[in-house]
Amino acid sequence: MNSDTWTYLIAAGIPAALLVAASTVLVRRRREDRDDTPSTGGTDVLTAPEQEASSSAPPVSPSVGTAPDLLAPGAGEPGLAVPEDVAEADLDVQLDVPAPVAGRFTRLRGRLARSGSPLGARLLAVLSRDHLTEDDWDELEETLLLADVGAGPTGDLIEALRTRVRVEGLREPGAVRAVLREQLVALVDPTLDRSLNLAPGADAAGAPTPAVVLVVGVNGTGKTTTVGKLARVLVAEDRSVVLGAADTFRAAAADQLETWGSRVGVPTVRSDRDGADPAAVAFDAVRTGKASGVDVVLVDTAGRLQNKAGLMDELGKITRVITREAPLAEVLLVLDATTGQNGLNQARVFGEVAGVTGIVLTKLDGTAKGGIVVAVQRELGVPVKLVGLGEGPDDLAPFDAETFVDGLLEG
Ligand SMILES: Nc1nc2c(ncn2[C@@H]2O[C@H](COP(=O)(O)OP(=O)(O)OP(=O)(O)O)[C@@H](O)[C@H]2O)c(=O)[nH]1
Repeated sequence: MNSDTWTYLIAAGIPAALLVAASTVLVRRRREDRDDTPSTGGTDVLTAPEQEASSSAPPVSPSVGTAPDLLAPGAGEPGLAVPEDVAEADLDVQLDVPAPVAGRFTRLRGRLARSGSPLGARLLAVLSRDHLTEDDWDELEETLLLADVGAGPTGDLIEALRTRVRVEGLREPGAVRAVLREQLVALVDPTLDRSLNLAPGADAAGAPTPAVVLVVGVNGTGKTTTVGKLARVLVAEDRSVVLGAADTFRAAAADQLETWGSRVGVPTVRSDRDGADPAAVAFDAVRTGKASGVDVVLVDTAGRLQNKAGLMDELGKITRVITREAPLAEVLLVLDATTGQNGLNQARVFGEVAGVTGIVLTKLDGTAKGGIVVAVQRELGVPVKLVGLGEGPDDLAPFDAETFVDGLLEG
């Protein structure tokens, strides 16, 4: 074991040990709540002390109290602050019941078409004209490019449509629509595996580990919100979760995450100090999740895109530290669908730096440029797995090519 590892074990292990006890009870309580409604609720919020990667942390007592002790005001080891109101709130706060996940995209897909001038409607308007001229084909091409589909995929789609229209002599609107739908679905690619990998892992010693999901992306894209919404998705699917607030750059991010978690009884591992080492918090979160036997650990990050080297350093360190404890199951890149080419540039950088395994496209409710789905998949070679379709807590849906295209064509 090298000195780096010891540093993390000492610095992060102490609060983790305390949190493990508490979160084990909380996870168990969550399961009991599910089996035994009506629930007495419980905020199930955990706060961690500062978790700096420093060997100067106070020595830990092996006889640390159990979770109820930790939740009692003023109890616990030095530095482990659990506010009084948390313990009190535990008695009277009702947990949210997240909306079911199945069918969410279908329910929310109307929001795709509502914004701006919908892509599908514009394409259909041109394709339904009698005798398509070269100008019409140019207009189709421009429409696709303006919707951020990207030059390559646009060329492919125009080519495929031209062939079908010529060969089949399409005229009738229903037939035109069917062919457009077919071609758009092919472009979005229904064959990609869009499921989240949430299979448990194993550490170097062969011990079971939770599925660790690292969430990366530029600030403002909706990362923290997405982690919160995703926690609700997982809770709705009966999985136990621990959140890691490794976005230590923005002061309110940890509070925001904790609030999301507390609404569904999911504990958050955090540091109370701005600018704390995000890798130490991520490490703690994974240790806590691992020791308490939860299914999934979701780690939020800051991911400021100050420069590629800085980003590489920060995410590289987080990844290295996490993988000492557990393999990464997913690295999800959160992209704001309204940012067009800028979003694609971000995707490129994160793709190189972070080994992205899936994309979450947020704010699809706020743009007519749904074509970004196609462009970003081509750019990174990884599928869009989830989409954000609003600011509501359950406005995150698993992505599906056919539902998406139907949403575009509904407009
Ligand atoms: N309309 C809409 N708004 C969204 C969606 N997802 C996130 N937002 C909003 O985007 C804003 C930024 O979200 P955050 O989660 O704070 O963004 P972040 O990437 O974590 O930002 P930092 O913590 O600064 O890194 C918030 O106002 C969210 O409500 C979405 O799918 N649709």
